[in-house]
Amino acid sequence: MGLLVDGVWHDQWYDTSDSGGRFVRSKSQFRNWVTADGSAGPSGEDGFKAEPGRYHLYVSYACPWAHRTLIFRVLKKLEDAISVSVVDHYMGEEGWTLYGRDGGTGDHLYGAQRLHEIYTRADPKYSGRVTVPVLWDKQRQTIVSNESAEIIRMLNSAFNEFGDASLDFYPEELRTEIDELNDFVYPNINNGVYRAGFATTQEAYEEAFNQLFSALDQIEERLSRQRYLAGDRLTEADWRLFTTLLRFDPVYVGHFKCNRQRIADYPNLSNYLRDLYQVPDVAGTVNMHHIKAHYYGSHKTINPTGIIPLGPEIDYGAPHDRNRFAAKAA
Ligand SMILES: N[C@@H](CCC(=O)N[C@@H](CS)C(=O)NCC(=O)O)C(=O)O
Repeated sequence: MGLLVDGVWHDQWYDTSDSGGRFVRSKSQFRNWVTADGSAGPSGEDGFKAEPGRYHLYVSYACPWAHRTLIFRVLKKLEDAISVSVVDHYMGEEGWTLYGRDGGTGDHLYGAQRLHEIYTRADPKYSGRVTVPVLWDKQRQTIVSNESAEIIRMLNSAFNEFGDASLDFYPEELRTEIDELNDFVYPNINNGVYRAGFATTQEAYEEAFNQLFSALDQIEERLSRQRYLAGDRLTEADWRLFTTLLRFDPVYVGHFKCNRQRIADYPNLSNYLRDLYQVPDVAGTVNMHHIKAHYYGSHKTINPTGIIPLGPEIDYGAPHDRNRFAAKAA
C-alpha cells in the first residue's frame, strides 16, 4: 500500500504517529458530479452529463466503499450503461493492481496494471492515496469522483433515463433523516471498524471499539421497531450499513479485533443483514473470497503471515424474520 506524491508512487503504510495511534481516513479529492443535464452538481465543475457507455467504475470486491457503488449499479439497472473493472484482491507495494488475477478483471480501458496509473492519467501531479471506487469519464479521460458516498447519489438520480427510474434510495422527504443516520453510522461503524483495526495504541483501539459497539447496540434497538433504518422504506442509509455488516463476522471480528460480539449474536441486525442480502441481484455483488483474501492477505502489519482463516461458515441466504414489519417500495 502506498500513495502518490506529485504523481510519483511511494510505498508507505498509514502514518498514525501524529494522531496518538489513531487511523484518520484522508478526504477524497476528485469531487465532480455526473448529472442528468451536465450541470455542476453540489461540488466541482460542469460538463459531466449522464450518457450510456460514457462512464466506467474501478472497484474492488473487497472494499466496502466500492461495494456500495456495485450495489447501486445493479439495483438501478445500470449494468449496460456503466462498465466496470475489478482490481485484484491483493493490495501490496504497488497498491491496487489490475493484473487480472483470481477474479480481478484487469483494466478494460487502458490495460493499466496499477490503479495509480489511472490517477496520474487524470492528474499527472496527483498527490494522495489511490483508493477505490473511481468513477471514470471515458470521454474526457479523467476521474469524475473517487468518493463513494457521492458516486451512489449520482447512480441513484443522474442516470434515470437509462436505468430504473422508479427506484429512489434518497427520497426528498427522508433526506434529513438519511443524512443524520449516515452521520452516525459512518464514523462509528463504517469507519469505526477501521479505526479499531488500524489503531496502533491500546487507547485508540479501545476508543474505537467502544464507540463501534455502542453504535451497533443503538442500531439493534432501532431495528427491533422497524424494518429499515429510516422506517419502512429501504434507503441509501441501509446500503451504506450493509457493506460493513456483511464483512463483520468474516473479517472485522478477527482481523480488526471487533470481537465484543458478532453480528450473528444480534437478533435484529443479523436478520436485517440477511434481508438486505436477499434483495434481488445484491448477492451477485458479493465476493467473499476477495473480501477475506484482501484483508487477511494485504494488511501485513496486522496479519504478517497472510494466513486466511477458513471460517466462519455463514449462510446469508437463510430465512429471516423481517417480514414481520411493513415495507414500502424504495
Ligand atoms: N472515502 C472513500 C474511501 C475509499 C477507500 O478508502 N477505499 C480503500 C479500500 S476499502 C482504499 O482504496 N484504500 C487504499 C489506500 O488507502 O491506500 C470512499 O468512500 O470512496
